[in-house]
Amino acid sequence: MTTLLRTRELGKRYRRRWALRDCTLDIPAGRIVGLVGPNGAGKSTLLNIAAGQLAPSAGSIEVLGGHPASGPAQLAKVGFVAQDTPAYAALTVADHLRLGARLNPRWDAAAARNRIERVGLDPAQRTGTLSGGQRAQLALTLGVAKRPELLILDEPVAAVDPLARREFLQGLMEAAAEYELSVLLSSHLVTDVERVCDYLVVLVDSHVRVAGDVDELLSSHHRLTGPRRDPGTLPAGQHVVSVSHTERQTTLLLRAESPIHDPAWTVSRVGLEDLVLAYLSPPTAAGRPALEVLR
Ligand SMILES: Nc1ncnc2c1ncn2[C@@H]1O[C@H](COP(=O)(O)OP(=O)(O)OP(=O)(O)O)[C@@H](O)[C@H]1O
Repeated sequence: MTTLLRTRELGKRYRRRWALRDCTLDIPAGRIVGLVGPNGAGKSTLLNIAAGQLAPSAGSIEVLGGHPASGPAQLAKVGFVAQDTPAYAALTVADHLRLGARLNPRWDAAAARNRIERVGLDPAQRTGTLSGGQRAQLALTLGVAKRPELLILDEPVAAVDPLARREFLQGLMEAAAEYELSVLLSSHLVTDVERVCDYLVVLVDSHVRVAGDVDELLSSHHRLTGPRRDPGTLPAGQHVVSVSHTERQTTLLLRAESPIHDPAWTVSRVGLEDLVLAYLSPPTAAGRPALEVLR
C-alpha cells in the first residue's frame, strides 16, 4: 500500500536554529491528516518540504512514494494551498481558473466551474475584493480541480469566521470523499481537526510529540484520578503524558498499552482536545519523556 508521507529524521535548519528536527513519520495514503501545534512549531516548514517548496537540511522524505521536488509528475500528484490562501488580487476568479487550466495537466474544468457555482463565487469578481472565506473557497477549488492525489493545506481558514470555516471544512471533506484525496491540513484549532481528520500529528517546538490514527489515540489514552501517587511507580506500558497533583489526589493523562485494572484509579475517557493540550504542555515532571509516536 502506498504511504502518504514517510519521513526519517527529517529536519530543516535556518542558520543555527532548527525549525523542524528528527521528524519520523509513516502515514498511510487515503487519510485526512491534521497537523496541530502552536505558532512557530514547524508546521509550515513540514508542509512546505512535503510540497517540494523547501529543501530539507537533514533526513529523508517520501510523499506518495516519490521525492517532493523530483519533477512534474510528482508536482502533479500534490496540490498545495499555502498559508492565508494567496491569490493574484488583480485577476478575477475566472482568470484563476484559466490559469489553473494552463498550469495543470490533469485540470478538471467541469469540477472547477461546478464548485465555483456551488459556493456562490462570481467568476467576474477580482480576487482582491473577495472575503477571506471566499478566497479560501477559491483556493480549495483550484486545489481540487488540479486533481491531485494529495492536497496539502497550510492553515487555510485561520482568519475566517466560524461559519465560513465550517463550510470550507465541509467542502474539503466532500472533495476528499468524491475524488479519493488524501489530505494534509495544518491548524491550531483542534475543533477543526476533530471535525475532519482521522489521523493526528502534534508538533511542538520543532519536534513531533505524538502521531497516530485518531481512534487509536483516543482509545489508548486515559485520564486517571486517584489518591496522591508518584507517577514513577506506575507499571511498565503506562506512559505519563501530563500529571497534576493536589494535596491528596493525583490526576494523570497517560497512554496505556493494555487495559488499566488498578482499582485505586478512576479511569475516564479523554477527548481529542484534552489529549492535544496534554501533549502541548511542557514535558511531565514524572521523569519520563512525554514523546509518544504511534505507528
Ligand atoms: N525563512 C525563515 N528563516 C528563518 N527562520 C524561519 C524561516 N521560516 C520559518 N522560520 C522559523 O522556523 C520556526 C518554524 O516556523 P513555521 O513557520 O514552520 O512554524 P508554524 O508551526 O507553521 O507556525 P505558525 O502557526 O505561526 O504558522 C519558527 O521559529 C520560525 O521563526
